[in-house]
Amino acid sequence: MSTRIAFLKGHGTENDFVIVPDPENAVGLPPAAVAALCDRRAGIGGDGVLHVVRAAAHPEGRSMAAEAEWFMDYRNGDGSVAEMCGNGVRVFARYLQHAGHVAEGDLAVATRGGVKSVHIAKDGDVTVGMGRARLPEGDVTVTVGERSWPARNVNMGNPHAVAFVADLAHAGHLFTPPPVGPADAYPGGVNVEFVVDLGPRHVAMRVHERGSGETRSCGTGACAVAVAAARRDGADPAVTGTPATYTVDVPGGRLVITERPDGEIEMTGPAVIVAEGEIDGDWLENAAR
Ligand SMILES: N[C@@H](CCC[C@H](N)C(=O)O)C(=O)O
Repeated sequence: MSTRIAFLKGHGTENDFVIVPDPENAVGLPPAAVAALCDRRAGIGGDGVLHVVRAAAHPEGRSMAAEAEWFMDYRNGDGSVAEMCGNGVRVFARYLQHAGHVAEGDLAVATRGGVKSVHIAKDGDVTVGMGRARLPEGDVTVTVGERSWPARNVNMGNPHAVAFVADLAHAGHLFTPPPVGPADAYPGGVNVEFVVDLGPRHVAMRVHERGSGETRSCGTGACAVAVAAARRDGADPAVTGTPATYTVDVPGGRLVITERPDGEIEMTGPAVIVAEGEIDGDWLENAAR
C-alpha cells in the first residue's frame, strides 16, 4: 500500500497553488516532484506549490521561528525556488485558518522574503504587509515581437520589470518569457508585467512569471505595478506624504495595493481553498526520479 500525502488546492485571484501541509518537513519535494504536482494534465495542476512547514522545522525558516510559527516554502511551477509570492501568502494564511491553526485576525508568516504580517478579515479578504519595494537603478527594456517598451525595475523581494503599454493584447501569447534587456539585468530571471490605465489610480495588468509562465495573477507583480504607477503619476508617498492606493485588475480578479509614506506596502485580495485530497506517494516518488 502506497503512502498517502495530504494536499489541498487553493487560489488567490486565480493564481493557483497545490498546498502540501507538512508541519515537520518530512515530505521530500525535489524540483521534479513540484513540477509533476503542478502539471495541469498529468498532475494536480497549479502555478506553484505552497509547502506548509513549521518554521522551526525548516532550515530556511528556523531563524524566524520566534516571530512566526509557519514557514511558506514556496516553489514555482517548474520546481524553482522564489523569494516571495504575494498571492501565495494570502492562500497560505487561508489554509492555516481552514486547518484550524489560526483564527481570523492577525498572524505572521515566515517566508524567504522575511516575516510577513497578515490580516484575515471577517469579510473574507486577506491583507498582507508586503514590506518595501526596492527600485534598482538602470533602464530595462521589454520586447515582444516588433514592439519594445522601457520598463521599471522593481524588486518586491523578487524581481519585476513593469512595462506600461497601450493595449494588453500587445503582450501577445506569452507562451515564452518576453526578452528583457540588457541581458545581464536579471541574472536569476525576472517576472514581467504589462500594464494599461483604466482610470485614476486604476490599472489592469498581465504577467509572465519566472518559473510559471503566464498566470492569472501575481501579488508581488501587482505591488510592483502599483509602485511603478505611483512614481510615474507623481504620487510617490515618500514625496507627497500621503498614502497611494491603486486598484490593480488582473485576469483572475482584483487586488488593492496601498503604499504608505514610510514605504510599507499592503495588498488586499481574496484567497480561496477549493479542494482537498491525497497524493499517491508512489506516483510522486516516481515523478521525482
Ligand atoms: N505569483 C507570485 C509570485 C511567484 C514567484 C515568481 N514567479 C518568481 O519567480 O519571482 C505572487 O503572487 O507574488
